[in-house]
Amino acid sequence: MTDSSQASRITFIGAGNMASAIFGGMLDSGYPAAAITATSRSQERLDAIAAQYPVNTTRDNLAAVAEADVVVLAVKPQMMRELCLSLREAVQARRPLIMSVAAGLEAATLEQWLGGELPVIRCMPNTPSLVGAGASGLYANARVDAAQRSLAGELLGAVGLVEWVEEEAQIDAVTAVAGSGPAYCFLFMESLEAAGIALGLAPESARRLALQTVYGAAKMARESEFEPAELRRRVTSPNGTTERAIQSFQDAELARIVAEAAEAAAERARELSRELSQN
Ligand SMILES: NC(=O)C1=CN([C@@H]2O[C@H](COP(=O)(O)OP(=O)(O)OC[C@H]3O[C@@H](n4cnc5c(N)ncnc54)[C@H](O)[C@@H]3O)[C@@H](O)[C@H]2O)C=CC1
Ligand SMILES: O=C(O)[C@@H]1CCC=N1
Repeated sequence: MTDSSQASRITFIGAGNMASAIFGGMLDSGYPAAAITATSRSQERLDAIAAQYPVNTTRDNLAAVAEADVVVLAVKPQMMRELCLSLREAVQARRPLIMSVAAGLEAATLEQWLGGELPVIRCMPNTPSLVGAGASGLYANARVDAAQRSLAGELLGAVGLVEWVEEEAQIDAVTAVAGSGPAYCFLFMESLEAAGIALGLAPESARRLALQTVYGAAKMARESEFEPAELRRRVTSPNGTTERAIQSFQDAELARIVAEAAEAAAERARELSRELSQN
């Protein structure tokens, strides 16, 4: 990718699951470890990071920001205000690109907490980033330049698919579909496994079959020239078994159930934005 003397220096504040997934993916795709720094409040967590990844680690957020071209904020949304206020002077002295992965936190709120006039990119990744199969939505405020946009795309692109959105409100939709989406898929897997057990399969066998079926269907849908609806039709033999099951889903209005669940997630994201901006 980039040689280490040329590489943008990237600091991850809050070396948790999401941060380590992203820098792990960057390392795998050849980004120089010397250009990456991860911080945490917990020395134990930093020791675990250092044992697994060759990145720089420190508990000193300010020192890590003072050196950074990009600061990725990856703490819980509720911790963000306190963190940003503590970073304000260091950020204003350096003016790095700010990237945030926090759910529901608007770019303008972050910018304000950090002292104003900063390039900010809001990201909504998801946990399959941990296995390099993430799906992230990105929104850039007007101060982000083309090089910063491209670097942010490279960062999240190292752990999966990247979709840019033009309107910040669309990040709530990305959250509802992709950010929270893995949990919906896990719920479906749990239900399919339970159904298999109820039908007489051994539990371990039901789990393996359910997981492989969801994995296989997702892989096939991604690789196929046909859209999911056509692939579904191809499984559904006239008057066969699938037809009965699909009819049962449709009688229960699966599409409406999914739409309502996604709307509930998007509404919670909007609610979080309001709660967090009032702090
Ligand atoms: N889990 C998910 O599916 C998704 C999470 N996110 C967002 O990612 C962010 C992080 O989530 P996770 O990685 O799951 O959380 P996590 O709890 O694994 O990581 C957060 C880390 O931040 C550290 N930390 C807290 N305050 C700090 C401070 N002042 N300075 C330095 N480090 C500090 C904590 O010690 C912890 O290691 C959240 O804002 C969440 O909204 C975004 C998309 C999906
Ligand atoms: O549930 C949440 O609030 C976070 C954001 C998307 C996935 N997890």
